[in-house]
Amino acid sequence: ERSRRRSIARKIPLLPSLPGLPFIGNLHELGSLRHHSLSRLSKKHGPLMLLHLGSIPTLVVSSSGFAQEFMKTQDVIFASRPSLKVSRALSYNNIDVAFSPYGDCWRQMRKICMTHLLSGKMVQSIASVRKEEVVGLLQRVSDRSGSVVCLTEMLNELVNNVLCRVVLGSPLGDERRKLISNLVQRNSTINTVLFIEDFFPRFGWLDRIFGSENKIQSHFGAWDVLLDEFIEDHLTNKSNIDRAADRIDFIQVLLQLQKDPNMEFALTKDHIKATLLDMFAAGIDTSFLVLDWSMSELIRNPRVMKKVQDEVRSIANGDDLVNEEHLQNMSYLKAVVKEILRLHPPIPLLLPRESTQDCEIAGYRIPKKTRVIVNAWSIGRDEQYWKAPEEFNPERFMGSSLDFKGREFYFIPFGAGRRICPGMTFATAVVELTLANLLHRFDWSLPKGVSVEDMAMEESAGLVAPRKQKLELVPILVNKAN
Ligand code: HEM
Repeated sequence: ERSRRRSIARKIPLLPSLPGLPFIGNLHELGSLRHHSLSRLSKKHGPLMLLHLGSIPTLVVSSSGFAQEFMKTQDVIFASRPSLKVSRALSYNNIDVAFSPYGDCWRQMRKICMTHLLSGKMVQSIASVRKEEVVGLLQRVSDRSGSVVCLTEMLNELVNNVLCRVVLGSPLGDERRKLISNLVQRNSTINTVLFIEDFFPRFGWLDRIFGSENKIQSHFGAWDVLLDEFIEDHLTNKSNIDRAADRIDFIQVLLQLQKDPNMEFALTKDHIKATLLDMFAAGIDTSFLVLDWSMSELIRNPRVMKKVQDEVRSIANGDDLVNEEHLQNMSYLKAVVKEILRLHPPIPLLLPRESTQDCEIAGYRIPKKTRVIVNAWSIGRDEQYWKAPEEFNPERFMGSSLDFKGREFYFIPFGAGRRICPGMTFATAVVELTLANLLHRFDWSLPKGVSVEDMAMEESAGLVAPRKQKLELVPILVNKAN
């Protein structure tokens, strides 16, 4: 192995980096919507670019072919994550799933996610939670039938409620729910720096953006107190709201695994808290954004709206609620969700990867500890694979087996390879059920005086790509529940 590496080092040239400015390298070229500016840069410099973001060499991948090279052919070398101050602060020193380096800790935590928390079986077993929360949402929207509702907030609340109930086994009071929602939003703001962090120590940007490092610590402290309380409530069983006896929840599963002698290493309370924080942080913003963008695109595209409503209403065929069995046959609805994930991938640059050894790609030597960013947003709009890529056209997925499970590298909203999102099934179950029911029960229009042309579709900057403007629509109740 060592001699292989030596021979790579001897013979193969390094990938030339893009010219940059002293100290900051290419940071000035990033802009606030990084997936857009990196996409523009790649049109000029090609699908594999070596940038220097501050002093960190960062490879930016913008083609399906190279994505496959990094996330399949050489996935094992690029399956680690950089260790960043921000991620360390929010993941109990990288002992969670999302930020832990490739190794034993990640393997065990990932296994816990895949086989216990986010497995197909678990997703099925919480069908009643999804249903109850969707019914709650439909009721809240019904109460406002004919008037303007802030759908963005309602959708956020729905996904937040589902996550809280699945994690804790019981609904949360208003105060704690709001706290979680605020903490999750603040996580996203803080994570904005994931790709450029090393720059901060020198120029104090961290302080300028967030006030001070102490603020990150106190933000993390607020999470820590809350998660401690949740676990304590469980242990002393004094959760203030009834927990259905037949319903398992994440905290319970994790506390049980603590006693499991087959674990490769003992789960500490910090491992449990880090995992719970991951679930809240990774699960809420992402799934709710798919719903928010779906409703936005559907309002802008009445043809698609009518077609998907026709499908949903004919399959639900007079039933009050669309259920998960109905969803199986809603191929157009599923195509709508895929098209949203293509045009608006919630995490447009995925999560950063880092190489754990030297390797060779495209005739160049890629040294160990190179950071890699994959621009899934740009790849989803590559004309080589997508006809009229800017158009919202769910038909492109009809009659095709193309899905988002990381097999086709021109469509990777959930990433691919060893680090692919373990929450895919969990997320799509919530998204499809909610969307189908909103379309089944209501007709939707823009507020009076607002035209489709007035609708702002900009994104705001961050690790995730939410709408810049909240989505306000008018629901009209059409299918009354009996
Ligand atoms: C539509 C919704 C979602 C999208 C688009 C999404 C997308 C992603 C992406 C792009 C990654 C990084 C993959 C990579 O590095 O290749 C990721 C990782 C992850 N996601 Fe999701 N996600 C979603 C929902 C969820 C949900 C609901 C959960 C859990 C409740 C979740 C938990 C995670 C975790 C734990 C990781 C880290 C995996 C690892 O590093 O091994 N995600 N997700």
